[in-house]
Amino acid sequence: MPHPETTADIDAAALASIAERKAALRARLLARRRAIPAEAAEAAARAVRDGLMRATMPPPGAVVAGYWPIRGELDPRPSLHALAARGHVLALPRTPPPGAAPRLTFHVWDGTAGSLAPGPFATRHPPGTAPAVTPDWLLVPLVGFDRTGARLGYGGGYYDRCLRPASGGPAPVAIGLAYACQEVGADDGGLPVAPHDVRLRAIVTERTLIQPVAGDP
Ligand SMILES: Nc1nc2c(c(=O)[nH]1)N(C=O)[C@@H](CNc1ccc(C(=O)N[C@@H](CCC(=O)O)C(=O)O)cc1)CN2
Ligand SMILES: Nc1ncnc2c1ncn2[C@@H]1O[C@H](COP(=O)(O)OP(=O)(O)OP(=O)(O)O)[C@@H](O)[C@H]1O
Repeated sequence: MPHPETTADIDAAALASIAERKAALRARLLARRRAIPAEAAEAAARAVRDGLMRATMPPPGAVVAGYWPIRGELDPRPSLHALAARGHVLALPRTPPPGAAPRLTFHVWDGTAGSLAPGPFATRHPPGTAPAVTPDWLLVPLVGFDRTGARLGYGGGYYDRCLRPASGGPAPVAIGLAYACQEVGADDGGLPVAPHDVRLRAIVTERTLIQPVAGDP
């Protein structure tokens, strides 16, 4: 039998090609984000807050997790402060040390910078003593996104893992926050999607609210 090819071989090759395309897109999209001037970034963070508050509200009592912005990410703090003012409990992820399993845990956050400790990869996170919570809603940082709700992060697979909880509990509602320039258009072929990738319920940018239709490929 010449060149027997198993399904596993084909899958491995396809996965490698997806990872390669993601890496190339990541470099392009990160460069675009780095070029955004500070005032434009601040205005965008406020516009995202306004868009989020107008269009997609978590149900009363929902615990909402955000992130502490790094590497020029869209600043979610105006959004998080507005949600706290509406009575939502806020949470932030704690990042495990490099080399440990890439599992995020979420802990209550009082919304102040002073209560945070330095974490891996220049993140800041609540101390391990902060009460752990299971967020109902997650505001997710993005390197890139497309109109189907596919997302691209730094490549660690951290968010993909927590958007699909292993425990069988309900998955959190994931809302991506991003600059409009982080969109990968259909003319670029959209974002490559691997089987582990979990789609976003909505993406809020300074220009638009994108709500992919459930069931879209
Ligand atoms: N603001 C924010 N917080 C977050 C994330 C995030 O994407 N953004 N995470 C999302 O997962 C988790 C932390 N995971 C991260 C994984 C990689 C890198 C990163 O910058 N990687 C660099 C290498 C940095 C280094 O090695 O020192 C890179 O990929 O080039 C950052 C955060 C939880 N907290
Ligand atoms: N649920 C999962 N189970 C097993 N492996 C996973 C899972 N999610 C992601 N991975 C692995 O993690 C690696 C990075 O995935 P990917 O490139 O999609 O990360 P990302 O979405 O860019 O990053 P992040 O989720 O940290 O923002 C891949 O090698 C992938 O195989």
